[in-house]
Amino acid sequence: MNEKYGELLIEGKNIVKDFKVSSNALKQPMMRASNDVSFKMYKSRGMAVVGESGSGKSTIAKMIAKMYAPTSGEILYRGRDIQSIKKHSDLMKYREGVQMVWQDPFGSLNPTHNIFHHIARPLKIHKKVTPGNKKELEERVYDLLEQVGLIPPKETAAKYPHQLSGGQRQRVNLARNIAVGAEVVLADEPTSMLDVSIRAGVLNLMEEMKTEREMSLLYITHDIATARYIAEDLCVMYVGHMVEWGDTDEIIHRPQHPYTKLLVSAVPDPSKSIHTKLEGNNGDIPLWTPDSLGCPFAGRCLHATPRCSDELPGVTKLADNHFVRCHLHDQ
Ligand SMILES: Nc1ncnc2c1ncn2[C@@H]1O[C@H](COP(=O)(O)OP(=O)(O)OP(=O)(O)O)[C@@H](O)[C@H]1O
Repeated sequence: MNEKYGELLIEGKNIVKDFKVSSNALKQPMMRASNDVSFKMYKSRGMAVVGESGSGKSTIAKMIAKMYAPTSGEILYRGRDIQSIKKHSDLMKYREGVQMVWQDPFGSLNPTHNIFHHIARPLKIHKKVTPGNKKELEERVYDLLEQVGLIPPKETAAKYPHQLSGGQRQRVNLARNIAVGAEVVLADEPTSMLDVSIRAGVLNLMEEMKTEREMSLLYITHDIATARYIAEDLCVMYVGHMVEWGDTDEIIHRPQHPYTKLLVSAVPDPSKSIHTKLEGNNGDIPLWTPDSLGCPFAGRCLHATPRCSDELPGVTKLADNHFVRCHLHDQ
């Protein structure tokens, strides 16, 4: 991923994130959920993060959202380390610019308030409308609902979250991102709880937000097929490590890491995803700790050599926008 892609909004630099897993000092007290993770997110461009459960996808989004601080490394927003953002007004600005969309669209909405309230609130908090101007607020809310395909907007605004379908609720969440003028949207499996029949509509809307509103999109998914549809860049994660990343089509058509090959071959049918542990491997998913050595995939890799268990592979550049971490490629 390089500068030719335009305006750089978010940059992750060698991010490490350790979590405490046990208070028992005799046990290994920490696990490493992210290890040396680096990426760049550009305006009007999507980056999909793909991997099995527990690979560290959500941890990356939560660090960008400032819900967790990295143990080491940096996350820059327009060149500024987000850990240095502390002043209330700066934090508000950051939260305005960088927004999260969750897997469960119902969980992000308050069942006791109608849809009007849900859109009006961020508009008021982030001062996107003139205080006290009810007419302007109403027009803005209805306009936003229309923009995300919730029509007729007046009727939708009067409804409560339980009166909408999952897809409609996710559209309300996306309308809130648009309302505050987000330039980065972090979407953590935004369609996995929706009926298959309505997923495409929500993905289309996110694609529009990316292209027409020039948002930068982080799209976390188990589903490599939808990654291809919505994101130019793809990052394949395994046990907290980026194992292969770069151009989405290139990686899907010519996967180079044994784990990516397994992922791609496991999804011959684009309508299937990889929610479960993959078949056809020969080992367990390891618990990674700060003391772990080698390649995290070594125990499952059919090509592993003794070196793979001892030494974490470095990064090999295969093409302008295609990178892999694998000893098969670094000789
Ligand atoms: N707050 C936390 N405290 C301790 N461990 C955590 C915490 N958050 C995440 N982890 C651990 O970090 C690892 C990565 O979790 P993460 O949720 O980022 O994975 P994921 O790839 O998003 O998984 P899923 O697809 O199931 O959401 C897991 O082993 C998880 O148990």
